[in-house]
Amino acid sequence: MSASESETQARLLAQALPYMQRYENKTIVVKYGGHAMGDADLGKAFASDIALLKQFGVNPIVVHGGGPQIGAMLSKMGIESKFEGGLRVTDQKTVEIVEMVLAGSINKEIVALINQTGEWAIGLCGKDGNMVFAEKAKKTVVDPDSNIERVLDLGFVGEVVEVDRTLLDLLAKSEMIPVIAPVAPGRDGHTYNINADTFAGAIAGALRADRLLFLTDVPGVLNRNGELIKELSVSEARALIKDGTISGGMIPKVETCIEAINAGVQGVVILNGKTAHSVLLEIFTEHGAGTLIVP
Ligand SMILES: Nc1ncnc2c1ncn2[C@@H]1O[C@H](COP(=O)(O)OP(=O)(O)O)[C@@H](O)[C@H]1O
Ligand SMILES: CC(=O)N[C@@H](CCC(=O)OP(=O)(O)O)C(=O)O
Repeated sequence: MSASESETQARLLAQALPYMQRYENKTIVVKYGGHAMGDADLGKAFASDIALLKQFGVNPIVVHGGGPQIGAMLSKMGIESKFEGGLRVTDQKTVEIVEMVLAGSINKEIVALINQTGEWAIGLCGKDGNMVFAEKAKKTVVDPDSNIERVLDLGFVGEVVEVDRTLLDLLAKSEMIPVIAPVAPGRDGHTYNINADTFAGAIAGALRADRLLFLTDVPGVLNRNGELIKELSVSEARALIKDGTISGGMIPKVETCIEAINAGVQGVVILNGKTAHSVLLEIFTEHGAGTLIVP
C-alpha cells in the first residue's frame, strides 16, 4: 500500500468513528435477499461487513432469503414454482425442499462465510430455541374483473404470530452472530415457509432494532425517472404505492418497512446488495447508501 493509500484509509477510519459510537450496542437486522447472493466476491464482502459490525460492538442479526435458490432446487426435482400475490404456493413436498434449502445449504453457506472472517456465526431458523411461531397466511387479493376480495390458499405459507427474544437476547451478549432462515413452526405442528422480508421485519420489530437493512438488487426505492429516493416518510411511501411508482416485489418490501417502523424500529433502509460493502457504506458513512424510510 502506498503512503497516500494508507493516508486515505486512516482518514476513512477516522470519519467512521462517530458512526461506530452511534451504533455501539445497537441491534441491526440485515435481510440478505436471494438475488443479492451468488457472486463469491460479493458474498465475502457481505460476510466481512457483518463481521466488522460485530467487532465494532454492534449486534448484527442476519435474516436471509433464497427464493431463486429454492426455485432452482424445485426445478431440479421436476417441481414447478408457482407464486400468488408474490408468495410461493407451498405444498407439503415444497415446504420440505424450502426447509432443506433455506435452513440447510444457504444458511450454512452464510455461516461459513462469516466464520471464515474469524468471527463466530450460528445458523438458526424460527424453530430453534422456540424463537418464532407462525400460522397459515391469510393473504387476500382483489380480483380486478369482479372487484371481489378473496383469500388465497397458499398451502404452508406462514405469517409470524409470535417472536420469543430469549435466544436472540442471549446471543447479543455473546460472540455469536445469528444467521436466521425464514422457516418457522406452527402451534399446529406444521412447518411454514415465510417470506424473508416479512420474517426480517417481524424479528426487527420484536427487538425494537435500531436499523433494519434490506439488501436487494436495486439501489433503493426509485422515483418515476428511475432516480434513487434518499429518504421517504411512511406517508410518502404509501402514496408511491398508491400511484404505482412502487410496484412488484417492492410493494411487500415497503409494506414490511412501514410495519417495522410502526412496531418501533427506528429506521429502515432498502439498499443495493449487488454493491460490495453496501452495509458498511450505509452504517458508517454520512450519506448512507440506499433509501431510508423514517416514521
Ligand atoms: N419504485 C421502485 N423502486 C425500486 N424497485 C422497484 C420499484 N418498483 C418495483 N421495483 C422492483 O422491485 C424489485 C425488488 O423486489 P424483489 O425482487 O422482491 O427483491 P428481493 O428478491 O431482493 O427481495 C426490483 O428489482 C424492481 O424490479
Ligand atoms: C412464502 C415465500 O414466498 N417464501 C419465500 C422464502 C424465501 C425468500 O423470501 O427469499 P428472497 O428474499 O430471496 O425472495 C420463497 O419460498 O421463495
